[in-house]
Amino acid sequence: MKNSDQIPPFWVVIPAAGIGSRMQSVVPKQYLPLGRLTVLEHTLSCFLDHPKLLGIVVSLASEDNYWNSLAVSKHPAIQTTIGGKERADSVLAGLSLLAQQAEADAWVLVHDAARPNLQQEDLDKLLIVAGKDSVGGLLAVPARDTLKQVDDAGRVKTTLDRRVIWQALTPQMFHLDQLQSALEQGLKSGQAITDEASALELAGYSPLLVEGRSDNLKVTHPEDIQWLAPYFINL
Ligand SMILES: Nc1ccn([C@@H]2O[C@H](COP(=O)(O)OP(=O)(O)OP(=O)(O)O)[C@@H](O)[C@H]2O)c(=O)n1
Ligand SMILES: C[C@](O)(CO)[C@H](O)COP(=O)(O)O
Repeated sequence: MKNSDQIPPFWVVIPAAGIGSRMQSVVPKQYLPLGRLTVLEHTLSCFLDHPKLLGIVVSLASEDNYWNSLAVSKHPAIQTTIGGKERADSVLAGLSLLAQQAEADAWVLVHDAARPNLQQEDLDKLLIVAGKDSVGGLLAVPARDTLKQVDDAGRVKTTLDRRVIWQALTPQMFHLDQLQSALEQGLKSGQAITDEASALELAGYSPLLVEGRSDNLKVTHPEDIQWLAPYFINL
């Protein structure tokens, strides 16, 4: 790994407690096969060999019947906790467990269990660039297509200026104490908190956007597995 001295030590929280309703699969999408392993195993593999990893917390659904059957569930760097109703609740559950063992200002990366194609180059880029920032930041991709805002009738309300529109990915990297506090306040606000950065924004911070690969796809709909399959043929 190049520039390893520029990379700070970090913890990881993996929200993996979703039911994958949009996937319409019997098995929760994080446990669907992708090559020889499950989506979640591929997601974890990008972090587990990193020399600066301090540990991982995986937030699981209370009714999860799959995790313990995975060999990776025995990995010494991984702890688990029970997630919550929304993604943000599951992230907060992971942060609460970390708060009992990590430095208050430790760097924490939150990464969707459903994003198995994170590349080491993007992980290290985020760690180096956001790790030098006072607030932290997230991987994201600039909009490539023309973007339309829709009205209630399903017609174009306006065309957005795509020069200033980016699509948020994960990991999203923030200090443990700031992220935990921002999420707690954000959840109390009643506003939709669909990623960690939006909680920091609500708290008055402006996270840094770090350009990442557009193939860091989130498995959301059935076709997403097909898009990702070629990356995992022999893995
Ligand atoms: N209560 C929840 C909801 C989601 N997630 C996790 O957050 C990530 C991104 O969420 P999403 O893609 O929305 O997953 P699901 O909620 O499972 O999907 P859906 O919205 O289609 O039900 C996933 O890894 C999912 O497991 C979670 O840990 N806890
Ligand atoms: C966190 C995220 O992946 C950033 O794009 C996204 O907000 C998750 O949304 P989801 O509806 O919980 O999948």
